[in-house]
Amino acid sequence: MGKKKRIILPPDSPAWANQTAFRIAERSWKRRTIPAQLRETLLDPGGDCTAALDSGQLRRVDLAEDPRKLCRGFGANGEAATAYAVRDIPGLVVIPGLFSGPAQAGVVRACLAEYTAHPNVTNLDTHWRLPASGLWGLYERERNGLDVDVLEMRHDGKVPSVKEEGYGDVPDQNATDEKVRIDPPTTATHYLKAMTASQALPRLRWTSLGFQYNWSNKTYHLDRHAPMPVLIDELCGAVVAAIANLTAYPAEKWKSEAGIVNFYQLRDLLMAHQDRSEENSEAPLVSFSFGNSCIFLIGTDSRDDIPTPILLRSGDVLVMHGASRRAFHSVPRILENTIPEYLAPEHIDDKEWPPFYEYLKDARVNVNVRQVF
Ligand SMILES: O=C(O)CCC(=O)C(=O)O
Ligand SMILES: [Fe+2]
Repeated sequence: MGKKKRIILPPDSPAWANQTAFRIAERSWKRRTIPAQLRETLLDPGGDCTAALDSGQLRRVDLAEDPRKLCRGFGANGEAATAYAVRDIPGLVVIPGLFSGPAQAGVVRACLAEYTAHPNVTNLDTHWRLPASGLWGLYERERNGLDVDVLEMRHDGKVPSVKEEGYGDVPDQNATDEKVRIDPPTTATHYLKAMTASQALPRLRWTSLGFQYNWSNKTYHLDRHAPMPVLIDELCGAVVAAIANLTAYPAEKWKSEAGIVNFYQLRDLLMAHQDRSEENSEAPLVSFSFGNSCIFLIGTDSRDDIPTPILLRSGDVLVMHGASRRAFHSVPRILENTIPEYLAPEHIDDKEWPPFYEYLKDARVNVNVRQVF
């Protein structure tokens, strides 16, 4: 099969008509080669951001306390935590590099090996019979040549639709800049009746923590509640307390009630959406990034406003509160080969880490936690 020719739309192309400002930005950022002009507009709080500080696009803000002092789970890091506010996105706070390497490894391990187990529900559970202990144990056994169990499809012969399996996104039929596969990338294999754990792992898209999320009607299952992992709760509590001076949301009121762990393969993207399923919009939303960096776009509560592009790196923490809590945001692009060198197995003193690293080097893991009520 011949490779699809890439067509880059000129800025004055009529094909841009009827596209929202957000959609245009998303399309531009998801290109494999990001034009230099666009790249210059990227805010990089975890890298060189002197120009953005000089222009006032980013502003250093004081934290009430260093979150690492409030929770050991972030790991020991030499420098004091720095936090930034983004001029055009009121209420957005980025604390880059808050996690140490070993602490990042600990959270990623838990996301893959623990949080995908029963009673947490993953995207795979909809159509595949997973063991109650989750996918990872099965994957490791297969990886170590012990046995190859197959996961069976729940509904014999029923072909799941993309919408059911994924984030609720549909493939972008009109993508003209490049053929980008949207979640899940391997639709053809849904026709399989069974698959092995190593086939299933790249198809893992999300797992839910706390109140389980119903993707079809975008509400929480109040009768289905998995315990919020203690580690995640402690990390979030520390972040909320550390930024209480900025949000005016007291740490005592915070409850980590629901969370989503997003697993992105390099070609995955998460399209523009607002997180509106939570009754409580006063409480901040806390989000952690691990693995490869991504382009994170965030705008206002209208798709007609041009979003601000932010580079999120492994170990960064992002908080959405105030106006930004209900703003449209998306992840149009995961940047390949951007996993930090310090996460390589030789730098992590954990003999169980290599298979997790192998997974993470072609992935991004995001944990985001909300208070629902
Ligand atoms: O992956 C991210 O950084 C964002 C995820 C997100 O927006 C969501 O799960 O609602
Ligand atoms: Fe979101």
